[in-house]
Amino acid sequence: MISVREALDHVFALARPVGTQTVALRHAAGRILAQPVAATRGQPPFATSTMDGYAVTTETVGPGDTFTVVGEAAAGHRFKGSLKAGQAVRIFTGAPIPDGGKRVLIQEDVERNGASVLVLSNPDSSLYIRPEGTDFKVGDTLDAPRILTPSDVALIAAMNVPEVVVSRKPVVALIATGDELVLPGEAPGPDQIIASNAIALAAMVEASGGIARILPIARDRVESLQGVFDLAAGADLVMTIGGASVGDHDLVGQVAEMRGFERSFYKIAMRPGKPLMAGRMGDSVLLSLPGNPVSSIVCGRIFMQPMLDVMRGLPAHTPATRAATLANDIPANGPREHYMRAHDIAGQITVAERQDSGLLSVLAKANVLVVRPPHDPAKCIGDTVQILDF
Ligand SMILES: Nc1nc2c(c(=O)[nH]1)N[C@H]1C(S)=C(S)[C@@H](COP(=O)(O)OP(=O)(O)OC[C@H]3O[C@@H](n4cnc5c(N)ncnc54)[C@H](O)[C@@H]3O)O[C@H]1N2
Ligand code: MOO
Repeated sequence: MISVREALDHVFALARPVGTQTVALRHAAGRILAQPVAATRGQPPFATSTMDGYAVTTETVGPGDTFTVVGEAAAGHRFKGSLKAGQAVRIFTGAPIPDGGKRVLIQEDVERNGASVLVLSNPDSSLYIRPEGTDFKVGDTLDAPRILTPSDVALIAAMNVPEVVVSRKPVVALIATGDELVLPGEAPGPDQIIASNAIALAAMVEASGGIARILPIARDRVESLQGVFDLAAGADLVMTIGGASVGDHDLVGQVAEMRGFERSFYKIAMRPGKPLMAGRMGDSVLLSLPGNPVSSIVCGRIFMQPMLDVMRGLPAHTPATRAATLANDIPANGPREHYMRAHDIAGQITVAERQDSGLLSVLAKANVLVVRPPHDPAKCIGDTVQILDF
């Protein structure tokens, strides 16, 4: 058995960036920018007024000064002439500052009488001009890779760049295996249970920027698994669920080998998740998860999500842990790194009493995993533990 750290290194070595595509900016938020974007227009592209008022040629004005209004500048419509001393142009927020304009008197600070404006007492001292290129200049860049936020796409739009090159979404084929499984809503036979894992993993794939394809359930027969593997053709990542252990009906490894599977590892010192297996199968990566519901979802969090990040062109990163304080006692850990289901309330961590890897009701209540090294001694209330957001 290898450690979780070693298994992650194998996973990162298996994962290759899946390439790029060009998308309209409208569909770019949440995607990973694969190439830097350079502004084709500065912002603002000309000096603009930041207030409604009067543009004048002097920075300094005082109470009693008067100006003659010679025209108007609105957003989208500049004043065509040039401004001279003693003149003012009626100006609105966002309008280009006229040639010769040095400041904007806000309309609250003046009194208008016909073509004349009179400065009142205590005028505001700000100039109210946003100089050309204050936000960004032509050629300024937004670096890649980065996950594009709504603010990023606004910035790119303002740069007058209508489409961007992003990482392609990795396609993940999900194959649940087992004669005992039926889909939610179907009528289970007396010895059957409801398949719950693929639906969770599909949600995780989509939350991680991939495209999930849930394939039909493979039965515990070689031909059935072969048939469903055929349906996974073209996926960047194929994930099987169950059938990974050592029982007579655990056929995933056997069938994968018949299809040219090159194994990177099988079995890791992790709880839950011991029978995890990964390797290359043709043009895809195969990640075989244990069938226990908690095991498959925790392995999805620890291995699948970082793998999808690498496939999407992001740097390889180990899931980040942070320190927190225990709110209950926990027993000594065994030989595997344990990812314990727990609840974090304001930094106080209550570890669930029942840690059986079949208990979805416990998992659904957990918002963190407490990560414990192999042979970690027993810990008490108030001790520090490492946690992982979940
Ligand atoms: N003799 C040994 N037995 C087992 C070992 C071992 O080392 N020696 N390891 C145990 C551990 S740890 C795990 S984890 C499980 C994993 O086994 P498999 O990956 O082969 O999974 P299955 O046997 O197919 O299923 C386990 C459990 O999960 C249920 N299951 C399966 N798929 C789904 C699904 N899609 N949705 C919901 N539930 C699912 C299945 O019915 C079983 O109850 O092996 C231990 N055994
Ligand atoms: O490793 Mo299994 O996933 O403990 O239940």
